[in-house]
Amino acid sequence: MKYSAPRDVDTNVAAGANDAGDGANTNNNGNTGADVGAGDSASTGDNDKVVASDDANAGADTNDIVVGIANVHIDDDANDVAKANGDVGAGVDANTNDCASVKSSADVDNVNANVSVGTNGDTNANVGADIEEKKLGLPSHTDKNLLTVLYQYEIEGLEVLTKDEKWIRVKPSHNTFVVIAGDSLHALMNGRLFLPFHRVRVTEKKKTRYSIGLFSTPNRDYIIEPPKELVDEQHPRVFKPLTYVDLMSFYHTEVGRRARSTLHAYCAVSGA
Ligand SMILES: O=C(O)CCC(=O)C(=O)O
Ligand SMILES: [Fe+2]
Repeated sequence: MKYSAPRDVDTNVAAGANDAGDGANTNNNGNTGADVGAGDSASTGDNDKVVASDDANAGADTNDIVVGIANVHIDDDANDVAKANGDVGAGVDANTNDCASVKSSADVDNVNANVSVGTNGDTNANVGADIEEKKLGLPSHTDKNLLTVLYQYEIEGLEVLTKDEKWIRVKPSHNTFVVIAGDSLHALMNGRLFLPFHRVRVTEKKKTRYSIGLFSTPNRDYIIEPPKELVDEQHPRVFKPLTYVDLMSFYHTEVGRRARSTLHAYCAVSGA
């Protein structure tokens, strides 16, 4: 999400371009959103049904928990209410049954306290620091939080890198949300949930693109480490324990910003 700088920031710089994935919590990516607060829910609509499709998961390893991104389609005449309430268990359950054991862990139930919502508007101009970046609304990145729910309003731009390294463009649709796993959830799942790189590339020259994001983040002091059920001989520990706050602090260092993957640069177990 991006793109128009917040009112108090130099408008020639895309404030969001280097701060992707922070959500509104850090308030430095141009989001105009506010924290919804612990335990709050953002319903996607009354009496709507959420259907997760796995189109974006081509090439996923079936031994792992595969779904790092889902298209969530709201079907007007169904009865389930979809909640994007930042509950890790709920978010993961929607994607795969493999996570039932994870949900049963008391620790995991406590991960999440904050859900923030951001809205963004963007024109195609003045985005990014160099020419290549100008073609992009937002460079390739992973979100740092747990789960992001994205909605594009009419103008497309969101692209997601699949496991077989192909960029797919997500078409906006009035009843489709995209759910993206972030670094924190990837670490919590011991790397067994696909962590999708994504970017925004705005090609529409004349119109402003708007998107809205719902960012769930872990409690600031919560130590993110996988439940024992997700660590075994075939799946050794991939990341050292971390907190979201420390990950974000690292991200704001020069090394952190340069790293292709903030999470891996910060706390990957060597040799894993
Ligand atoms: O605007 C979008 O569709 C995506 C934004 C995004 O990736 C982010 O804010 O992290
Ligand atoms: Fe993102």
